[in-house]
Amino acid sequence: MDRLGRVWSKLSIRRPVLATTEAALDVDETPDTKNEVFQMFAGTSSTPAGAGPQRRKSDVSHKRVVLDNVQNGNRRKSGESAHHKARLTDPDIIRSFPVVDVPSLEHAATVTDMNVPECSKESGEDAVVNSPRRSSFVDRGSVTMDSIKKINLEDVYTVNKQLGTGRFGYVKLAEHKQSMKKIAIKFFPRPQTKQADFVREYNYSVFLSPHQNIIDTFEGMFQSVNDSAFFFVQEFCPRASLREAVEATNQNGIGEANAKKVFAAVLSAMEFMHDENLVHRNLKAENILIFDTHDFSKVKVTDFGLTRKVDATVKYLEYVNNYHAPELCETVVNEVLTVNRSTDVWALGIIFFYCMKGRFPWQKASIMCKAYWEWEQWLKRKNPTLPKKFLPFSEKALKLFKKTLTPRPKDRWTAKDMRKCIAKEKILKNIKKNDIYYVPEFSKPQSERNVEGNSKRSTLQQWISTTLTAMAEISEQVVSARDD
Ligand SMILES: Nc1ncnc2c1ncn2[C@@H]1O[C@H](COP(=O)(O)OP(=O)(O)OP(=O)(O)O)[C@@H](O)[C@H]1O
Repeated sequence: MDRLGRVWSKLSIRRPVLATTEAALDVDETPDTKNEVFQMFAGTSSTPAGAGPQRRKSDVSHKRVVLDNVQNGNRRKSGESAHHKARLTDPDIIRSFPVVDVPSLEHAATVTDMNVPECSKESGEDAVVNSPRRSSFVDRGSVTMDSIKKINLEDVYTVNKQLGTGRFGYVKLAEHKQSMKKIAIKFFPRPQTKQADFVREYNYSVFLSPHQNIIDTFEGMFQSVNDSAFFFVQEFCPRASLREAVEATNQNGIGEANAKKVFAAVLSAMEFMHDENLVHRNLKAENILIFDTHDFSKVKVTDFGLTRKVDATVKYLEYVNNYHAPELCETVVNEVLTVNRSTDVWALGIIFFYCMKGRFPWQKASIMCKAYWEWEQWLKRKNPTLPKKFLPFSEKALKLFKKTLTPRPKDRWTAKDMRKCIAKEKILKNIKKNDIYYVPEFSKPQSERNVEGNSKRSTLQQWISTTLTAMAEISEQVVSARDD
């Protein structure tokens, strides 16, 4: 079994879907027989469920997505297969379809097939854009061979408030009319969004969905009837992004125990992606969704719009943000870059600092930024004084920062190294009471919020009253001395 095969066996799922993804164009991992594919999804996988740290989600919806992808691939290459028919008639599998299911969309008023371009080339951000229209289905390079369906959104969903917005689109909360389940719809406005970019993001999102710390994406690519947007459907995160969770702590950070929980989840997802030769390229607190802000027990990574294969070449189109590694900060727009896991590792280091301290270590990883320059000077031993903001961290945590926030990409740790370090080691020098029993500010009643701020205020008040008392005593003594 090859290395990737082992990863998939850890997930207790085989990886036939890879045969149709960008990530595996060079590897033919299609199961030997169609029967194997069918057995696998009927629950006869050789690896026991739950094995390994990256246990596969039990959510049956993934079976459906992956199964459909595999079978669509087979079917569309070789006509309607016996196993496709078997799937449609197998009661267990049919029962396993979630209620929020794409087939319901077939009932939409208008459903029109759209061509899907090939999205297998990785020679640049624009490489896929101008590929000619092909037949209705993609040959290779896409998880799904499905077409984009035109639907009347209002027929199927009640669209509610906006959940978030980004550079590429916006996410809205919606209710699936038939099942009354809440879901999130990610919209990509047209004509700004190229069809190839939309298809690629959808494919990566579906492909990565089986991991328990990656957002679930439901099957189906859609386009609104008025041609205003492409969209796909994801599970809804009812709480907050990590950004909101950290911002709500008034720059205190979410505490060591919670940061460890968040990181165990995020690193597991990143290890999975990196083992599949994929780089997220847009890791940031906004793209980490917290499903339970009280105990941080369910955390998922989202937004695979910039995800690319390792070693792919892409044009740099970004604006610099807090999470960018120095090599990206030095890059000029349109410069060609080679995609590397180490940029994700840098971003993970920044996110870890942000979770612990409630603020970023620097605005930009450039020596023009004093805070970064000080860190780099210390790393290079040009200045023996550790920047003050790193003082609370333990030796092991400092090692983690040295090995992730290091300017040379080759010197950076892997996600796996980070996971091991964070799982075993203590992060802060002294355990603060707040770390153990930390309750995020936004989940407390208004009256109890900002306890730390209150205690700081009361300390200040004590200091002022002591000083005033002392001054009053001194002035009394001065007056009585003068009277004498
Ligand atoms: N499934 C979801 N449930 C709830 N909120 C979500 C969900 N998906 C995304 N969001 C919110 O919407 C915001 C934007 O989503 P997303 O990052 O996918 O958009 P984007 O246009 O790709 O953004 P970016 O500029 O980071 O590339 C997220 O930061 C998050 O707060």
